[in-house]
Amino acid sequence: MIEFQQVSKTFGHWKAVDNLSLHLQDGEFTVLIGPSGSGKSTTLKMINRLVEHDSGRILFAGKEIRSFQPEDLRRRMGYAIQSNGLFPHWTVEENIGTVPALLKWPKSRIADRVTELLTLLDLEPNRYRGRYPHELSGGQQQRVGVARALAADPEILLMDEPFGALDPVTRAALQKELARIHQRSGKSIVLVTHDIDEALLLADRIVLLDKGRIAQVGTPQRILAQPASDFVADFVGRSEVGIKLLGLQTVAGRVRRGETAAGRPVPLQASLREALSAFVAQGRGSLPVVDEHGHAVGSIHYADLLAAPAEALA
Ligand SMILES: Nc1ncnc2c1ncn2[C@@H]1O[C@H](COP(=O)(O)OP(=O)(O)OP(=O)(O)O)[C@@H](O)[C@H]1O
Repeated sequence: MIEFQQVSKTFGHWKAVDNLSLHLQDGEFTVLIGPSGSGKSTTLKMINRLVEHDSGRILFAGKEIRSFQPEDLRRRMGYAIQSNGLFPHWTVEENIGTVPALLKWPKSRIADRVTELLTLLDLEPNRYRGRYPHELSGGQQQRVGVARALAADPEILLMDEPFGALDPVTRAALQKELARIHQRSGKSIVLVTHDIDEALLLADRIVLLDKGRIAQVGTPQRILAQPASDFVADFVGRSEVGIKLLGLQTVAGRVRRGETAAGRPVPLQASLREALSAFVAQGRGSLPVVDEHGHAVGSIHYADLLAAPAEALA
C-alpha cells in the first residue's frame, strides 16, 4: 500500500529521516516508535505530504506520492493528531463532516455518518453533535478527532500520538476501540507513539526508529524476543521482556479444557500477563477459566505460562 524507497528528509543540517526503506502492507496496523526526535512524525507526515521528502521515492497504491494532488491524498488518508486539530468554531458535527462535505456528500448522508461514528466512539450523538470543541473534555475531543479521521472511510488512517494526552483509563478504552475498528474494517493504519506498551498492544508490525534510521522492524513478539541490538533491547525494557511477552497472548491458548480448579476464575480472553497477576494475587498454582458468559471452560496452571515465550516465536 505504501512503500518508502531510500527516503531521506533533512531540516537544515539535521537528517530527520535517513535513507528509509519500508513497505507498509495493505490492511496492516503499523506502529512507528522510537525516542523523541527519532523521525516518527516526519515519516508519518511525508505519507500525506504535510512534509515533502528530499530524496528517494514514496509510493502510494503503486504511484509516487508527488504525482497526487496533496488535497486528493489527504482525502484518501484520514489523519488524527494528539492535539486533535479540531476547528474551534465548528460544531462536532461540522468537524467530523469536514472531508465528507469537501467530497460533496448530501447533508443527510453526512448526518447519518456523524451519528454512526459518534455511536462507535461512545459519544451519545444527540448530546454531542451540536457542541463546540471547548464544550468537550480532552478525551472527548480526541474521540471526535479520531471520528473525523474515519469520516470519509479513508483507505488509510495516519495517527500521530492520537491518545497522547489522555488519562490511562480513557487511553485504554480508545486503544481497544481502535483495535476493534482495525479488526472490523481491515483498514491500513499507521500510528506514531513513544509508548512501547501501546505499540505491543496494537501493532501487527513495529518499526523502531533511532536517529532517523530503522533500528528494527518486526512483529511485537519478534522485537521482544529477538531484539536486533542493545538499543532495541534497552528500548523495549530488558527487565520486563518476559512479562511483556505474556501480555501478547491470551489464556485461551493455554486452557486445559474440562479440568477444574479452585479460586476466582480468569476469563479466556484475559492475557497471560493478567493470569500471572491472578496467580500471584490469589497465591494459587492453578485457577478456573471461564468464557465470556461466565461459564466454566477448564483450568490454567501456573507452569503453563512458561511455554509462552518459546511459542511466541513459532
Ligand atoms: N519543521 C522542522 N524544522 C526543523 N527541524 C525539524 C522540523 N520537524 C522536525 N524537525 C527535527 O527533525 C527531527 C525529527 O523530528 P520528528 O518530529 O520526526 O521526531 P519524533 O520522533 O516524532 O519526535 P517526538 O517523539 O519528540 O515527537 C528532530 O530533531 C526535529 O527537531
